[in-house]
Amino acid sequence: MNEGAKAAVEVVDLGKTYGSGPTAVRALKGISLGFAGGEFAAIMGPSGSGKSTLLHILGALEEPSSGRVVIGGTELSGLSDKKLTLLRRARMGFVFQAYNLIPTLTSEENVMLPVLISGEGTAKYEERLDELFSLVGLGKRRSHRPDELSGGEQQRVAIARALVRGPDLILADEPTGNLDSKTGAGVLDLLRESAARYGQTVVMVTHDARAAAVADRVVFLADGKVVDEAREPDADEIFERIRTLESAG
Ligand SMILES: Nc1ncnc2c1ncn2[C@@H]1O[C@H](COP(=O)(O)OP(=O)(O)OP(=O)(O)O)[C@@H](O)[C@H]1O
Repeated sequence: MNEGAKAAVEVVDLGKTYGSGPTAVRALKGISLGFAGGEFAAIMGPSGSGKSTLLHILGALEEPSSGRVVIGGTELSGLSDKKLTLLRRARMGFVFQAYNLIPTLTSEENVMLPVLISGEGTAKYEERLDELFSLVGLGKRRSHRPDELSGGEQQRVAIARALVRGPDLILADEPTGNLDSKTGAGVLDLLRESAARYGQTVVMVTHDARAAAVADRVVFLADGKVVDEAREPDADEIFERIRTLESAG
């Protein structure tokens, strides 16, 4: 983030404890981070370090136990469920492992779902749809339903759906996990371009050092804390840092 730039997304002293008493798990132990508009950040760390928990809290899908989350100047704590739902719909795009595509709808209808839900007219999206389907390489699959698509193709439909309305914040959980390397590279390009060209903030959890190397910045978590950060690191450097963290755990 530029010096003095206002963070598009900010978390301050974030804590999350699951359960209570002797079986309580402290998944996050005081995380403070800011992500600027147009920044593409990767979150890495050993299994159980709190990556998904952080992503879910950023997406207002889970509440923190302590600390603050501010998205585009709006503090999430205290917002009603209805307001949180509206905020998610208006400003966030999710690329998660469970694609949550509607089985009875075609690819194109699935991608347009956020537009239909928003009540915005569909007309102005015609060009955007062409562009997205061509970017995710599914130009010939627009009228296919999810059960007629491979896992990787479904993943790409979910990505197009997350991007269609140009959300301020894109949250991605292992977005290349299911994809062959060529398609995975295409998805990373798409996320990178969303940040660089459209000023969207992208936060991506990944175990893949090569995927993280496409990001502007990599944040390393271990045991619920931020333990390291790197700007534009290459894959070898990321791989080394992760190996050190994993052997320390
Ligand atoms: N709903 C839950 N109830 C209880 N404990 C949970 C819950 N969700 C996560 N945890 C625990 O919180 C800790 C952090 O989990 P989290 O899923 O955020 O880690 P992660 O870094 O995403 O792991 P992975 O790389 O394996 O997906 C783990 O110890 C996990 O077991």
